[in-house]
Amino acid sequence: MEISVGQWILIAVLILVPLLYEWSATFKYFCKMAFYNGWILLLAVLAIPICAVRGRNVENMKILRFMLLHIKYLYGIKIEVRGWENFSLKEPYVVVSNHQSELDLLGMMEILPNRCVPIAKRELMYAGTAGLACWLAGVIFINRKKTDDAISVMSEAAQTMLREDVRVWVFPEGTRNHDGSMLPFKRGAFHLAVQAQVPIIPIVMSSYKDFYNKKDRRFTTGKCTVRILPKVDTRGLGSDEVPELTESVRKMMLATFLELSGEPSQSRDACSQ
Ligand SMILES: CCCCCCCCCCCCCC(=O)SCCNC(=O)CCNC(=O)[C@H](O)C(C)(C)COP(=O)(O)OP(=O)(O)OC[C@H]1O[C@@H](n2cnc3c(N)ncnc32)[C@H](O)[C@@H]1OP(=O)(O)O
Ligand SMILES: CCCCCCCC/C=C\CCCCCCCC(=O)OC[C@@H](O)COP(=O)(O)O
Repeated sequence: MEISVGQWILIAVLILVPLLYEWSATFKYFCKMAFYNGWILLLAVLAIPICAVRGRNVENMKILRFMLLHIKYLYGIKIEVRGWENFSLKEPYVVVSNHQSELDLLGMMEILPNRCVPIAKRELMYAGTAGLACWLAGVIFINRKKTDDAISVMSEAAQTMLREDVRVWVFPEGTRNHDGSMLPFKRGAFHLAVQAQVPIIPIVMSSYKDFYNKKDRRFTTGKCTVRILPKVDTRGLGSDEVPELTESVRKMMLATFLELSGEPSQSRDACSQ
């Protein structure tokens, strides 16, 4: 039997790819990240028709959540959750959490309460099937390039929260922060909570440094602790108090982040001054 050139190439690829995967941490990193995005796009294909039955509805978030929950097992990431009791509020609230990477989706889905939707950058709406699935699940999209638009979407969200009993999840750093600390917080989430007069629930995900580093292109298995902190009341507060509220929540989250990540406090806070 003759082996054609195409078949030789296929054989070479089948041998080389696994070898490279084991030998090169960088190659492994890119494979794992590509699979992560590809797998989510594929899962979204399954989620879309199921979600479409209800139309755009926050209840669809449950479907996305259950579809994504298994990914941590594929990647050997153990997620430990502390503070579940702090989520036992009946009323709407604003969740604020730190944002290290797209892997935050795993921690988010681990604990996402019912009727809770994230605020996301508008670009995500155009991320193919994932964008459509997000839209169907009621994700709130903001245009970060147009402050006025973003603020008016958030003000509308304050009314929706109360009218439709919806919780909102915001990443107040406003962008992914890969360098193992916490950026200064933007104030949108805190204005939102004050406008709706609902509590804030801070969430802290410990540093991924032991298993994931974008700069070093390293992605192994590991453990992450997610801590749900006690609610912070905003009743009676007005927009003048938002800067102070923002700072006090950030301070509390940073202290928890350093504690969970086994870092000495203060030393990593280059951004708080
Ligand atoms: C199966 C398939 C599944 C697919 C996956 C599903 C899951 C998807 C998960 C997706 C996860 C995706 C995750 C993601 O995509 S994360 C990226 C998107 N998220 C964010 O950016 C959220 C955080 N950003 C903010 O809160 C910003 O403040 C906003 C965006 C609102 C404006 O930012 P901008 O940079 O333009 O301006 P600024 O912050 O300098 O603010 C300017 C001034 O305005 C004031 N101000 C702000 N807000 C309000 C307000 N509401 N009412 C009244 N005033 C307000 C503010 O205090 C300031 O005034 P002053 O204080 O300086 O005087
Ligand atoms: C046909 C078009 C195909 C487009 C392919 C796009 C591939 C994307 C595939 C799957 C999306 C995975 C969903 C991951 C959700 C996490 C989102 C995320 O972490 O967004 C980053 C945002 O918080 C801050 O953005 P920047 O750090 O400021 O940037």
